[in-house]
Amino acid sequence: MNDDPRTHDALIRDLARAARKAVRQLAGSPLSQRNMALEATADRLRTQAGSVLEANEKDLAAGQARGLSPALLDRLRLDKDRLEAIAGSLETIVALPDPLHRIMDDWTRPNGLRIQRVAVPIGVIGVIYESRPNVTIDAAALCMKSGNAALLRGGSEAVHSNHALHRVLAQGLADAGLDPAAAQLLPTQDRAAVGALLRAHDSLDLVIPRGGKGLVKRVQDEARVPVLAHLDGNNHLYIHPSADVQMATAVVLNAKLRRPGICGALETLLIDRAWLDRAPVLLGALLDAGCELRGDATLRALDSRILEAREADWETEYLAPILAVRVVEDAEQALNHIARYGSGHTDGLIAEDTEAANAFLGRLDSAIAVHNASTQFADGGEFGFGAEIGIATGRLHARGPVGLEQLTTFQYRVLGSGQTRP
Ligand SMILES: NC(=O)C1=CN([C@@H]2O[C@H](COP(=O)(O)OP(=O)(O)OC[C@H]3O[C@@H](n4cnc5c(N)ncnc54)[C@H](OP(=O)(O)O)[C@@H]3O)[C@@H](O)[C@H]2O)C=CC1
Ligand SMILES: N[C@@H](CCC(=O)OP(=O)(O)O)C(=O)O
Repeated sequence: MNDDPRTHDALIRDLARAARKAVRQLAGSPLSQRNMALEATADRLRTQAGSVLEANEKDLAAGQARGLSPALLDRLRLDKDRLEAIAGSLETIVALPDPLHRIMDDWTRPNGLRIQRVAVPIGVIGVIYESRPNVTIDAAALCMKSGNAALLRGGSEAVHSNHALHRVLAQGLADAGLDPAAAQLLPTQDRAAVGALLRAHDSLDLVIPRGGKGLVKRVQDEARVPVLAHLDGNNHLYIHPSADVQMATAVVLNAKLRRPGICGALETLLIDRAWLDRAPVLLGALLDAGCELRGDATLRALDSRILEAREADWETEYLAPILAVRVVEDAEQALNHIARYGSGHTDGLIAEDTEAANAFLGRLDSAIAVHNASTQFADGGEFGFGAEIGIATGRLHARGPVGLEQLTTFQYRVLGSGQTRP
């Protein structure tokens, strides 16, 4: 759709140049003006719901014709309630404090120099994301309120929906007197343009890739722009010997089956051998709820419905009602398994023993570490961030849900009264 005749590198350069101008305007704009743009976008989403839903119908029809799975179609689908939820997120973001101009630290040196660390925007941010139309609005809104401009590259199956939503965004920005270049949608779905985004180190400040294995590989091979990776979630829960059986059952069922297709879904369950006598309750509940289980020989001896797990299962993010299950000898073995197969997204444990739980969390190298709670809480909205760009799975700058604060960096302000350095 709207394929552009420019080379992809030239296209990204042009979009980024316009975006850079918008960043300067946004960074100097009052909070009230940025909030006005978000409110106007929410209003227009409501009044223009018809045209957005019409565009979404086109995507859904094309997706059905292409045989997209029910989970992918559900992720793609918009309806009145979902549009209202997106407008509601915009209003929640409006109510959040200004992430810019925050004084993060402030001290005075013996020579009288005052030094402040002040929050500023990151700049021009490329966001590559799956065919989930709400991300178009959520990502643009979070970037905009935090003074950044977004270059948006959504999944191809959502192309019509994204263009319709982008029109609403551009109008919302214009209503508030802000440059619509603060939120631009790439005018081509050609994957070569993703390559151009990843190498545009001269014109982009950050790329946020949100997706699975194919995108991971591309990013690892080609990125020359700093990357805030939002990648796959091969998530684990460890059942400690002290775990309460009812809590473990409720939490694991939710973590796996609430929405099996999201990146915060549980993919592997690690059961301590000392808890095996209680395992049939949990495993039976999963099987009865329609979850396929793939386990080791010890577990298969407990329930004949459990299929055999192979090495590949420990590495797999199913995004489906399938769960790999393994018996471990102790917390150490569970941590080793997670370190080897996990993706650093969301992992944790169920345990009544708080001391053991804290020791476990302290050694877990994941962006989100959970204790006695579902991994499906890996979500900016659930963290109180209003919305999220996604879940950052790397180690630097930001980890876990990325909201307003995580989209800022800082500047040192050195405030003197004529001091010179001896
Ligand atoms: N950490 C987080 O916040 C999140 C992580 N995810 C992860 O995303 C995955 C599910 O999403 P999925 O549908 O697989 O998304 P994909 O990874 O297939 O697609 C995401 C985006 O990346 C693009 N893309 C994918 N592969 C390439 C490539 N080789 N070159 C250029 N562009 C590419 C897609 O474009 P195109 O449309 O052309 O395919 C799309 O825009 C799961 O692994 C899930 O855990 C999902 C949401 C949030
Ligand atoms: N963090 C969001 C889900 C994000 C996500 O994984 O999206 P997707 O892979 O498109 O279904 C949530 O918990 O609802």
